Amino acid sequence: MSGPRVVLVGPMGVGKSTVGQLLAERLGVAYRDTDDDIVAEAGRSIAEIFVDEGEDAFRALEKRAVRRALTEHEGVLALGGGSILDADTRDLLAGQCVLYLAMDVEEAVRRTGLNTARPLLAVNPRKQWRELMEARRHLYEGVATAVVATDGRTPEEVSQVALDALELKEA
Ligand SMILES: Nc1ncnc2c1ncn2[C@@H]1O[C@H](COP(=O)(O)OP(=O)(O)OP(=O)(O)O)[C@@H](O)[C@H]1O
Ligand SMILES: O=C(O)C1=C[C@@H](O)[C@@H](O)[C@H](O)C1
Ligand SMILES: [Mg+2]
Repeated sequence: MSGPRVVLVGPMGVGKSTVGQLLAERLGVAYRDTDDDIVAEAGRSIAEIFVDEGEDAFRALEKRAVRRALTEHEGVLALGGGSILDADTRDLLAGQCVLYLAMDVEEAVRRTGLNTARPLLAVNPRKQWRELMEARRHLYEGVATAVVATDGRTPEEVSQVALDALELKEA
């Protein structure tokens, strides 16, 4: 089946961009991120889209961006943290090489802090993150070919564990 070499899923701040770019380098392919595609197309930040149009409108843009990237991109692709909420998107991920990057709540708070660029974590990030993960954990696990815990590992270590888990060879 054609499609990206690796699709990265996981919650905000888990390291999809950092590890995704490392994996792309090591595999000798390009890196792409659907959040960046949405921002480029809309000409606004994700926080602005949430505020101006609401989450539902953002999810509609996201669904389209993910479908397009899964068709067009053959390298490493990071999906927005909430893209797996959509059942059609989860169907599209069946048969793809999907890496779920995981972490616990304390690590999440350390990494994302109070960064307002992530609108879903803008208020009480620890509680918000727990609730998001309760709703999403099984969805991430359901689409995953492999799950890699990122806690206590450097991005380089995470990328090595991921290559091993997915049985991918470096370029
Ligand atoms: N394995 C790691 N150990 C420690 N810090 C990390 C690790 N991976 C990423 N980070 C740091 O955590 C923060 C979030 O990483 P990154 O932006 O790659 O996550 P993301 O999943 O792409 O988040 P987003 O939801 O914004 O797309 C960054 O400051 C990054 O440097
Ligand atoms: O987990 C989420 O719902 C989100 C994650 C980010 O990647 C962005 O797509 C946006 O901030 C929403
Ligand atoms: Mg990212």
